[in-house]
Amino acid sequence: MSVQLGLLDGRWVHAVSDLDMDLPAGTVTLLAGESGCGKSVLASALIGLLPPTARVRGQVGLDGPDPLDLLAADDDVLATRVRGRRVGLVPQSAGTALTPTRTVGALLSEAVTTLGGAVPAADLLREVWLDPDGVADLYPHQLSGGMAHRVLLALALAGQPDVLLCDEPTAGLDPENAAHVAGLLAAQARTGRAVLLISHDIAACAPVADRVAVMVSSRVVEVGPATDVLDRPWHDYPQALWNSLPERGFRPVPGDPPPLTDLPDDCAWHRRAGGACSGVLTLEPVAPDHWVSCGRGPVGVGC
Ligand SMILES: Nc1ncnc2c1ncn2[C@@H]1O[C@H](COP(=O)(O)OP(=O)(O)OP(=O)(O)O)[C@@H](O)[C@H]1O
Ligand code: NI
Repeated sequence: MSVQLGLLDGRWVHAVSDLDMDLPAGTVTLLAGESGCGKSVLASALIGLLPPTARVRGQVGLDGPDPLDLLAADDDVLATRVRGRRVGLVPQSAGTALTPTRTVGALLSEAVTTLGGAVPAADLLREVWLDPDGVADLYPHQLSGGMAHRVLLALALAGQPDVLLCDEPTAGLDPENAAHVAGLLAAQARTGRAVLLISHDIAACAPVADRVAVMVSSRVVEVGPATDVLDRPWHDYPQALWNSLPERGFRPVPGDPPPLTDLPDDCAWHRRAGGACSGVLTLEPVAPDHWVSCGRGPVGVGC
């Protein structure tokens, strides 16, 4: 799949380029990458919420008893059969996603009714480790950050979706609450859902990730088993990204990302950072369930 977004001046933002990966049921896939590389646009494409200015190419297959190509589905199909029902979204900001004048209980009950969900609002709250007696009557402004993120997750679960897309679900939370929310997402994967966890909060999210995908300048350059990609990445961008984390040395990622309106046809990362590039921009298998583009071998080994 490729996604380009049109700008008023006629230029195109190349937000997602030649994406080719799976989100297996029953697993948490952590998607990491620096700000602006295209992670949220990717999630919007998966839930059929791209802006009207978007130009998309390719296909996104949703498996199951009622298989569907999300990119080919029309708005009516997306609205009545996909969004919330088969693909749920935990949005980035609790502040803008929760209607301020409705209680948590009312918001959840409405979502369950609209989506024809089988699980009552109180049980959804219990599923995200909130006590319905204490929380259902609260208004969004009365929730702590951690509670608000859990309410967003409960809302995303109202239609019992097969796929759960979570955009920075631990943003603004302290480490304990962040780990708590990450644990909830892992619990959802264990019920059989495919969870895509978009996050900069590697410390909180890595422990629950089964797989890790790393994106730079609109391209996923490596995807594979979490421990391999986190500890022994083959591609030098994931290594540079991990090295930039406070807990892993705080060394800045070299160079500046090129504007997505002006990406080169060849590898934007190796142009920016230097180093040898194999020139192969598609993901190639290097080990079971481990895919790498233009990388040069397990960079972390021996370090
Ligand atoms: N509606 C839009 N029209 C034009 N460009 C857009 C639109 N939405 C996003 N973009 C651009 O697409 C690119 C990717 O944005 P995206 O939000 O996906 O990044 P991200 O990786 O999620 O960043 P962050 O980690 O900061 O959330 C950015 O250059 C952004 O400015
Ligand atoms: Ni390269």
